[in-house]
Amino acid sequence: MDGTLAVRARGITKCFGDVVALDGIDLDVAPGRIHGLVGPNGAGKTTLLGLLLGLAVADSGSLDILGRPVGRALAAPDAVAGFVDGPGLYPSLTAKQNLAALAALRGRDSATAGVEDVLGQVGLTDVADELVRGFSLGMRQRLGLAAALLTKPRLLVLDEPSNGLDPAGKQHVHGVLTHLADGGTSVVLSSHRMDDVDALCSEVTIIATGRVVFSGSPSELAAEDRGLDYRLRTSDPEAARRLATDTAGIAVVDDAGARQEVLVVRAMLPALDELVVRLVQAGVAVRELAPVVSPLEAAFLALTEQQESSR
Ligand SMILES: Nc1ncnc2c1ncn2[C@@H]1O[C@H](COP(=O)(O)OP(=O)(O)OP(=O)(O)O)[C@@H](O)[C@H]1O
Repeated sequence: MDGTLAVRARGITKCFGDVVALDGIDLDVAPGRIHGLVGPNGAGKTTLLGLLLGLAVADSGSLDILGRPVGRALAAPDAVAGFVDGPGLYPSLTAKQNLAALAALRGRDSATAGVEDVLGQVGLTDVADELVRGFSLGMRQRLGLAAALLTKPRLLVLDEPSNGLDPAGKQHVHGVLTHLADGGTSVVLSSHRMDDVDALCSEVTIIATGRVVFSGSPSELAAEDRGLDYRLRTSDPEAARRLATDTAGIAVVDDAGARQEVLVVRAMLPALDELVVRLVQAGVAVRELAPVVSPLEAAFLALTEQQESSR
C-alpha cells in the first residue's frame, strides 16, 4: 500500500440553484483509514459523498480519488464503491439474486464474484434466499454493504451505514469495516451520531452549512476544552449550590431552586477542579459529576451551532 491519499479534495463547491450545498470543502482521507463525515441535516454530507462516487460533478475545486483527478464526466471512479440515500436493490429478487445480478453486470458469475463470501461477511447467509422486499432497513443496509464489497473496492463510500441497524448489527458492520480498513481499504462514511464516529473512525470531518468546521481525530475534538454542562450530585445540594455560585468560572445552569438534588453547572475544567476542591474542603461529598452530553457531542454541537448562527 503506497501513501497516496484515497481522497484529496480542495476548495470543492457545489450549488443546486440558489442553494450552496458545498462551499469550499477540503478533505483528506488517508489510505486504510475510516473517515467519518458528520454534520446536521442539510450540511452537505450526501452531496460530498455523491461526488466521491461520481454521481455528480463539483462546480469548482479539485478532487483526486486514489491518486487520480476526477474528470467532468459522471462516472464512478475505478475501485470506488458504496451508496448514498440507501442502497439500490431489487425488492423482487432475493439477497443472493441481487448480488448475482450485480456480478453479471460485470461479466462474472456468483461463484467467481464471491457472492456467498460477501453475504457471509455481512451476516446475511441465513436470509440469502429471501426476497429483499421483506427485508428490514438494517438488512438492506447490510446487503448494500455486501454489494459494495463484491467489487473489492479500495475506497468504500457509505451514507449513514448504521441507519436502521440494531446494536448487534451495528457492532457486526463496525467489525466488517474495521477489518477492511486493516486490509488497506479506505472508508468514508456519514453519520449523525458522534458515538458511532468515536467507536469506528480514526478521523472525523464536521461539516456545517457546506463548510468544514473541524477535521482531525475524535480525541482531538473531545480534548478541546470548551466549557461543558455537568451534572453534580452531592451530599449537601444547598451547600453545593452556594459554593458553585461563589466559584469563579462556574455558572449554575438550572436554577430550579435550592432543594433541587442535582445541580447542573457550566464550566471549563480548571473551574470545575476548583469547585470539587472547595466542596471537599467544606465536607460536602461528591456523589456524581459527569458531563450532560459527551465531550464529543458537546464539541459537535458547539461547532455546528456557531456555523449556523454565523450564516
Ligand atoms: N438534488 C438536489 N436539488 C436541490 N437541492 C439539493 C439537492 N441535493 C441536495 N440539495 C440541498 O443541498 C443541501 C445539502 O444537502 P445534503 O443532502 O448533501 O445534506 P446532508 O448533510 O446529507 O443532510 P442529511 O443529514 O439531512 O442527509 C441541502 O440544503 C439540500 O436541500
